[in-house]
Amino acid sequence: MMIHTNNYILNIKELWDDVPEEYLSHKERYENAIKKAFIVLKVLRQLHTGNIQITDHRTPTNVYSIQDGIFRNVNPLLIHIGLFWSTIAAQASTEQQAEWLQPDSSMIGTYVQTELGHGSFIRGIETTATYDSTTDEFILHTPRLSAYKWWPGGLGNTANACLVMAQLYINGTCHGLHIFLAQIRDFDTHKPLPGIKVGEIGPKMGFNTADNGFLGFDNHRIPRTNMLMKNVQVLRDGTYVKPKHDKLTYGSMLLTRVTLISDLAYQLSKAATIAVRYSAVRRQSPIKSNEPERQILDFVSQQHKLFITIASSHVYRVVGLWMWNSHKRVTADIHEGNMGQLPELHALACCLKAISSRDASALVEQCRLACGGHGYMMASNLPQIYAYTTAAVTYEGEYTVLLLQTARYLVKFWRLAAEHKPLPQNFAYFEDYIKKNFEQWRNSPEGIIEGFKAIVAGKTKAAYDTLQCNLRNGREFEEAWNMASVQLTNASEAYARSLLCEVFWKETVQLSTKVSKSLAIVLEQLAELYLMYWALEKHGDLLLYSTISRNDIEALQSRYEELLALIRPNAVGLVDAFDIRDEVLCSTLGAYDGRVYERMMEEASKSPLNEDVVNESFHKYIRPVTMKNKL
Ligand SMILES: CCCCCCCC/C=C\CCCCCCCCCCCCCCCC(=O)SCCNC(=O)CCNC(=O)[C@H](O)C(C)(C)COP(=O)(O)OP(=O)(O)OC[C@H]1O[C@@H](n2cnc3c(N)ncnc32)[C@H](O)[C@@H]1OP(=O)(O)O
Ligand SMILES: Cc1cc2nc3c(=O)[nH]c(=O)nc-3n(C[C@H](O)[C@H](O)[C@H](O)COP(=O)(O)OP(=O)(O)OC[C@H]3O[C@@H](n4cnc5c(N)ncnc54)[C@H](O)[C@@H]3O)c2cc1C
Repeated sequence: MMIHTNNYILNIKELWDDVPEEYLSHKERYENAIKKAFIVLKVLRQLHTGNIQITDHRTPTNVYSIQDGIFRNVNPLLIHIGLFWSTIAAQASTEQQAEWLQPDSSMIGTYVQTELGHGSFIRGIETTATYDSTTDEFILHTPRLSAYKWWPGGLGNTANACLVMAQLYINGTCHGLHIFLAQIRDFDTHKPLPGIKVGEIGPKMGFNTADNGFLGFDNHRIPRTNMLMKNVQVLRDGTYVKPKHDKLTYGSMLLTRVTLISDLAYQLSKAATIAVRYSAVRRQSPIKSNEPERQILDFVSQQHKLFITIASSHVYRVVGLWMWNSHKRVTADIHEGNMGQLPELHALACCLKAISSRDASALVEQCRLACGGHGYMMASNLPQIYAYTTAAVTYEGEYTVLLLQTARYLVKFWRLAAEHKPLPQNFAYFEDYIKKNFEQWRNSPEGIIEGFKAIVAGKTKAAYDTLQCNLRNGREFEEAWNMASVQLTNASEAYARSLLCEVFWKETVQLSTKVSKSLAIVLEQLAELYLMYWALEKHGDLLLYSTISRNDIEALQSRYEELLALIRPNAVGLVDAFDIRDEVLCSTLGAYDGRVYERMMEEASKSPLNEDVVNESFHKYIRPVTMKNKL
């Protein structure tokens, strides 16, 4: 069967709610979401087997975006699709993949790593997998309360299998963290298997349809062949065959961090679409007293809040793709046994995931505030987008923890520079900074990129010097590192910003040669706006570490304001170009037709509190008090 993805999915009636999900209970929300998830899964399976084929240009990523409209929250199968299958595909041996990656598999899985007691410091994970050579099995065990798995999406009710991260023990020796496939519920009855304690963790700020769960094992046995064995093996006699790199087990986290950058770009494009369209409809006060009230989008301060969101969505889309291609390249190298590029990829993924999630949640919140009171309504969809986006600052590697990973990488190169040892080309600017080879400031995108590199060098130097000073004062390295950690995270943040500026500008300039002249002008304006915005935000750092002057900063400010005015006529066109359907945007404020007030009234009429003209609580609670006082 040939289908048009959007029309096909949009026409499946059971996927669309009559009652807004905010009015459902926690349990009803989940049940509604799981019903939809399995309708979608069926479609995906048909796509996979070729029983149905897409006739439009949409890819699975576009199909993924439609799910935002279907669920308004999170698909309970997100981790099953996004992490469970991808981890098996990346870390299971060929034989294991042949057995487990069947399109008609009964397994609904999740990725089970975090515990009540440990999330960031995964070496501290307490779940054990002990090899029993007499039966050729691993025994999974949760030794204490803090070792209970806690958080995995879909674990609460949906999953019947999972990939568990546990400490591997063979003959009393701990070999560290490894991944094991464990069935946790009966495929037919869905009852937890003996020795499994599983449940859901309760309501959260967002992600409420994701049935995040807890899990404990009481000496639960699984076959030896259920350890993921592509990179590392345990043989029948208990021999441990080491991986080529001891962090290959962390590969799924790396991949998800890379993928997330693009997902956050998409969340930003939704928020920008809502806030810009609303700002074109909303009128509030004249600018000159004798004029009619103006669209709030004409207020320059409003443009300042919104155009950076449009630009940032483009930045993260471009950088997300750039990282995706790097990941593909490095993975191919790893297959050939070459691990050389892995540390760099990890360092980039860590700081870019951290900064993209922090930027995205701050900018979504900025869009909400830019919509005034109406942005606070759930029907604007901005609160839900915020709750979804801010979670990404924490999951898949907490913000500070990831920045500190990148700092290790920066400090290594600073040490080389300080010791006058050869540096890779992309860190040659460290040497320039040490030799005080400062370029004359240029008020141009290229000049700003150089300026940001000087900030990275200056901040890495400051952190490194503090670290050395702490060491000289007799501190042990880890303690000295902790004492310097504020400066270390600052250096990482600056590094991420310099990468974002450089990659975005270079890719935009390249793209501009391939599109029409008028489009190229707009794309370059957006890229320049992004660089100017951050140069102004960080002007204090530029004054500290680059050759910028006060006059240069004033000129930057003027150019920035000029760019706001240049982008204004194209603002609505730019968000329309994100091409997000109303059914996906789910917003009274952001719909394409601009019927904001009509839609708000229509949504309000769905409130159960409007079902009765006089709510029964009046007779029960209000009247007895108010009438008694009157008597
Ligand atoms: C209609 C519907 C249709 C649906 C259609 C679907 C189709 C889909 C198609 C497309 C989809 C596209 C969109 C996808 C969008 C995705 C959205 C995803 C939403 C996700 C939802 C939520 C998921 C959340 C999951 C989780 O949170 S899982 C748990 C994550 N946990 C963490 O991240 C823990 C963080 N901690 C750590 O990573 C580690 O503890 C640590 C901090 C790295 C430290 O580790 P450790 O203690 O072992 O390290 P050290 O001994 O200190 O050594 C450090 C050295 O190791 C190096 N290192 C560390 N990690 C790595 C690594 N990963 N790779 C390489 N090297 C690594 C490090 O560099 C150090 O090296 P050194 O040389 O400096 O020593
Ligand atoms: C919505 C959501 C979905 C999730 N889904 C999954 C899932 O599917 N599977 C799964 O396994 N997990 C999942 N998680 C768990 C998630 O990965 C962890 O919450 C995350 O890795 C952070 O760990 P933590 O909660 O232990 O925070 P902590 O590490 O306890 O962090 C608390 C604070 O301590 C600070 N801190 C911790 N260590 C250091 C350090 N070394 N140096 C400096 N500061 C430090 C942090 O910066 C932070 O400020 C999910 C979480 C959320 C919120």
